[in-house]
Amino acid sequence: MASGGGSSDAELQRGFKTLAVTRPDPAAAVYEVRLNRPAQRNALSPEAFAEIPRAMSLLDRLPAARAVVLSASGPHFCAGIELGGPGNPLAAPLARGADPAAAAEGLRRAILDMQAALTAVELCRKPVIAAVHGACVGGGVDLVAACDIRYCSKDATFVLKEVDMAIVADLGALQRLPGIVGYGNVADLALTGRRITALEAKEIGLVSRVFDSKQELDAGVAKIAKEISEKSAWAVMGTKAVLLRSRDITVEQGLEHVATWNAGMMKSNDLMEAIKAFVEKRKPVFSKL
Ligand SMILES: CC/C=C\C=C\CC(=O)SCCNC(=O)CCNC(=O)[C@H](O)C(C)(C)COP(=O)(O)OP(=O)(O)OC[C@H]1O[C@@H](n2cnc3c(N)ncnc32)[C@H](O)[C@@H]1OP(=O)(O)O
Repeated sequence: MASGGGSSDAELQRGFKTLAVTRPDPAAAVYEVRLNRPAQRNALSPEAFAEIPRAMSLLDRLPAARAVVLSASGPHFCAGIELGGPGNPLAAPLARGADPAAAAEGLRRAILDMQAALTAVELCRKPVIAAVHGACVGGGVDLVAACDIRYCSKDATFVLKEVDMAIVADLGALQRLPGIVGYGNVADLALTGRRITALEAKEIGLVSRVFDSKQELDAGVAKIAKEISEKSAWAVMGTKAVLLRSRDITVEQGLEHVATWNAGMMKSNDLMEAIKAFVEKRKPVFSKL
């Protein structure tokens, strides 16, 4: 991949109000996107919905980013959509009440835009690892459902609260979670609106690992992200692309897709290097993006 669009660390730091986008360890090709409105418990405002896709798109194009960690500042991961006042992303379309059709179309557009903001996590070709601590509510669950890997600390809780807000969850949880935790578990969470602990989240497969504390979560996730970032970027991005595509098509179509993918990508220098390193009994050094 060419340096692609000229994204730089300076550009990444600049201009984000609801997120902190950083490269915590200069020796690792790992970037962190941190939800950064701790006083509001990282509730998702219209600004956050604008910044999340911008950050994901920048990291997608940034050669130095080979894995992304999605974390949060403060006592909780995310309090869901910002409720109340003009900060509610649906406030403006809801206020366009004079013509019900205009209000409905405005709401539909606003919901589609918010969905697209979270889908940007999936569209980022680099793997995105969610590191969840404290409460993860409503839209926060939609957000982590769009990540590739989910880890949490023991204090984490998860709740699909929309049913108790008298709405249908509409930002991806109902579409993405069945493939992650199974239909029955999503139906249980979405219809009851009950809060589950980290241990139950692990039991149903919502998270794949639980760390004892936030500190251990941060250290553990940084280590895993670094390990992923040191693998062949073509293999890592290809695995994400093939997994996501295979989720939405038949097994037969998925096998066809991966055959075509590998027919092109097996010409990579990284494969030759992996074989050479195996023969020479050393760690492979893969190409930069
Ligand atoms: C029209 C759109 C309709 C529905 C959309 C649904 C999608 C969803 O996301 S549903 C889920 C909505 N979210 C919630 O119901 C969560 C509400 N928050 C909480 O349950 C708690 O705040 C907490 C996350 C468990 C954290 O508890 P605690 O640490 O005790 O903090 P608090 O004192 O409750 O809050 C501190 C501060 O943050 C403000 N805040 C919290 N959540 C939100 C939010 N979602 N939107 C806006 N603001 C929020 C809270 O009001 C406090 O503000 P102060 O100014 O300090 O009072």
